[in-house]
Amino acid sequence: MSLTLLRVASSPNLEVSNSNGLLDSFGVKKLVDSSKFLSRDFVSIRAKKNDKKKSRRFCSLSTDVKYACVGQSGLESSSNFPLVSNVLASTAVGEVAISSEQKVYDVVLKQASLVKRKLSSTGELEVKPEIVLPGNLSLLSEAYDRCGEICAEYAKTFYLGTLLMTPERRRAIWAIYVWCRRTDELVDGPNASHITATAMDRWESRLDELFQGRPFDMLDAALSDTVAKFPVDIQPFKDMIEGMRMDLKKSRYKTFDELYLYCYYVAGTVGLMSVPVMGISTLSQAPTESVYNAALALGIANQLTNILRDVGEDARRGRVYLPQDELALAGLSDDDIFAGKVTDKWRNFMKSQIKRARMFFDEAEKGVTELNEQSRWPVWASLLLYRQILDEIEANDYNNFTKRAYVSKTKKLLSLPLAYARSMVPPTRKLSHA
Ligand SMILES: CC(C)=CCC/C(C)=C/CC/C(C)=C/CC/C(C)=C/[C@@H]1[C@@H](COP(=O)(O)OP(=O)(O)O)[C@]1(C)CC/C=C(\C)CC/C=C(\C)CCC=C(C)C
Repeated sequence: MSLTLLRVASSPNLEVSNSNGLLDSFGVKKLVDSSKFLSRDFVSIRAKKNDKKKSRRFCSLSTDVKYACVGQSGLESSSNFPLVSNVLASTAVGEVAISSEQKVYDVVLKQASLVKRKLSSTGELEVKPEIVLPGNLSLLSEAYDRCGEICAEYAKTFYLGTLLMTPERRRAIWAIYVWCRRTDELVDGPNASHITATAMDRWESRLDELFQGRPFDMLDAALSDTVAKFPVDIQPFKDMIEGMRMDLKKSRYKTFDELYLYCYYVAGTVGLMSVPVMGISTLSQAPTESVYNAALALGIANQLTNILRDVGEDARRGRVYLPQDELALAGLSDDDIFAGKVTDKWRNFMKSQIKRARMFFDEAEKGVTELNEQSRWPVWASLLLYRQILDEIEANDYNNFTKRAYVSKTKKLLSLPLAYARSMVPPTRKLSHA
């Protein structure tokens, strides 16, 4: 989504903090009594100017799609590109290395089967009713309201889109949104320099606890309730934390396979977390895995777009989120990126990267229609808005070193009715053979 785009205006960053400072919230205090974790001011999220960071029929994007676009002239030039087998790549010592895509696909299958199991036992995804304990209900709804407020503040259009969803779904999406944003803030927020591996481990323990019904604070309590009600697996959440760990350690990506894994960790995971809540249309006849693949593809497409938009900004932080082997193949190196000159080599390289990102968007589009009707609009809106950033990079003549590609408010507003029209299209029914 453009989380930014959906913010419509350029958005501030969030800092996860509590009254005792950021690190306390991950560390020393382990569990707190319920009145404390639900207290509104125990954890606050405050705004700050954003420092932007950043399927074989598998993720339905086959190796061909992932790699074929990276030659000089597009699809036909895959032969001069280092093709990493999607399925299994043999290493020099004869061991079998599993590609990132395969690793990710295993998570997709697990998440899809979780939802399928639920569906086959109940017919429809049944949302468990709230456990009503005197006093707790209002605290829980306060926790969800706070998540909604945060969402409204930082992703306004997206927030408006969630209002079309049922109250249970909308609140659950807010809770997931807030957890993702707080996780991202650990490595991308103002306190990022204080974040250690131990702090990340503590954040992960907190996640384990909240999945077991023992939330640490009020925002965790909302997510704890969400994961108890919807068939959401913990793996994508853990994987997002893994992606943030990766971001702390790594500033270069040798191949697209490595970059793909990073994109899955920090963004593809969001798709996998969201689908069980958004729901799949009762009219959909698509295999559940294919909907998850599309969700994964949207996360990857968004992250690739984010990376392409922020090349200059990331370089100024010493980071290059571009496959080193593809840069070399295009006759480019880190030095060219730090120099920030738009040359023909750079333009050609960017063309191939944009083409790949668009392929992931195309793949994602196939799945949006399969979602529950009330969930489609925010997803279409986010897809159309973020996708347009790629057009803007082109319009800037590929100068992503000193110009930030952004979609104007007018274009954003014009996209919203289009997103609405697309969200009205029902899933295509399979032709029945008499
Ligand atoms: C409707 C909708 C889009 C729902 C998702 C709501 C949700 C839970 C969002 C959480 C996003 C978040 C805070 C992620 C943390 C990591 C991160 C920052 C990822 C980057 C997002 C852009 O964020 P940022 O604010 O930094 O952007 P700007 O720099 O300001 O532009 C990412 C690039 C990726 C976010 C990934 C998604 C939103 C995945 C969306 C996929 C789905 C909702 C699945 C849809 C289903 C089908 C079948 C297609």
